[in-house]
Amino acid sequence: MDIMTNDQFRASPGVEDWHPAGDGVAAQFRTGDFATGARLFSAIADLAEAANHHPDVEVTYPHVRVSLVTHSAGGVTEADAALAASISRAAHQLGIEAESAE
Ligand SMILES: C[C@H](O)[C@H](O)[C@H]1CNC2=NC(N)=NC(=O)C2=N1
Repeated sequence: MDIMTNDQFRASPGVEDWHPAGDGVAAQFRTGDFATGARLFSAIADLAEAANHHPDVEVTYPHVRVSLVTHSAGGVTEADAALAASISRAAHQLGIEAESAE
């Protein structure tokens, strides 16, 4: 799978929550409490398994931080853009908004 440029990634639908981070992209979601973070993580896990494409996820009390890269390509690909959009959609459906990472 071909690596996308940052502009190509930003042109993908539904990735407004996401920003470049190292070789990949990342988003931080303001969950407000750990139980909500666990629910978001569970939704992310289901999406990742369905896509066979897996993010790194950090669950803390107020936030869930997600980073995505296609390990086999060493950069951001369409698989990351698609999963990023589906993670954002799942977060929004849970009433969870993204924030800029501190
Ligand atoms: C064998 C399995 O399909 C591969 O290891 C998949 C699993 N999930 C993956 N996730 C991510 N982020 N990048 C990959 O290259 C990748 N490869």
